[in-house]
Amino acid sequence: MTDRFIAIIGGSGLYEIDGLENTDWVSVDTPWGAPSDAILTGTLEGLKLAFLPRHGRGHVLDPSSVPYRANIDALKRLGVTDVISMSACGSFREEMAPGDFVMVDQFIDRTVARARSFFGPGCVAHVSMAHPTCGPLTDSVAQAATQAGATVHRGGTYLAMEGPQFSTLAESNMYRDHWGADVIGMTNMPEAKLAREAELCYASVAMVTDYDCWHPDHDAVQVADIVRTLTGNADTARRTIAHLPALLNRQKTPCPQGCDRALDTALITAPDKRDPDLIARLDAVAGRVL
Ligand SMILES: CSC[C@H]1O[C@H](OP(=O)(O)O)[C@H](O)[C@@H]1O
Ligand SMILES: Nc1ncnc2[nH]cnc12
Repeated sequence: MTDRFIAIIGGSGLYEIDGLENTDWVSVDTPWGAPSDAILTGTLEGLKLAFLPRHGRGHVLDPSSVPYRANIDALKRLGVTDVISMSACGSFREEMAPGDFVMVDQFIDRTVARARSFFGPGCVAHVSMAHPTCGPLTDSVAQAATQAGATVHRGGTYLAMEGPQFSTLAESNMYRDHWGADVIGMTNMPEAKLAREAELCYASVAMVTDYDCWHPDHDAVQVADIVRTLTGNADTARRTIAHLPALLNRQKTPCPQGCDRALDTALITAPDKRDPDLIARLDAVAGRVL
């Protein structure tokens, strides 16, 4: 049985967490380049935890420049088994108000300028993204967030846009009225796809900061408004993390949803046709099946 090892990927406003014991900032090299920053590792009441600031400390990386593959590879390489993404987002629903937490269970991927797979020519794989987040992990995080005092919405569709500009009013209306999106952000894709390829359980907490630009009673979103709401959201996020040890087993048992076996049915390239260089790069992500 392996140890459970939880990674938090902190989004805008969440650049560090406190309360960990035996801490170390670890620099990890990956075949996909350097991650967004060093990774903070430690334990919380005996639960192994890692923390990675998605945009780097000081928020130096825009959403298109985040090295998503290096981030997920580095976490997998460290032995992480579960990833909890905590992100700022805009809301398309009146009832999902600034300050609320939405437990994402679906995505619409509108990103266009990012490397979105570890696989490719020389080793082709097609994982299922039908259920892109891990249900059991999401349940535990939702419980922790509720205990932390957050208003939690169970289930929501996150539209991932390229950015860095915010949406036009026409786009905002289309995503909300016709596409069924509940929240919008710029980072959860391809992160969730890569986590699935790396056979990591992935949960996403979308922390609402604004109503984007569709709401007739609210001004169109601006960074300054987001930052104001982010401070409170980041405090609730830290309290949520503090509740996790009481809710999560220390041992990693097989994921009931099969996140940890996603590659069992995904590889299609004949073994004798595989590219040795790519296979070497896939050592951490897909070593279990290669
Ligand atoms: C600072 S507002 C826009 C920025 O915030 C969100 O980042 P993250 O998902 O990492 O919290 C959003 O996706 C944009 O990147
Ligand atoms: N309205 C919005 N659109 C895209 N990303 C966001 N992050 C926070 N608010 C956002």
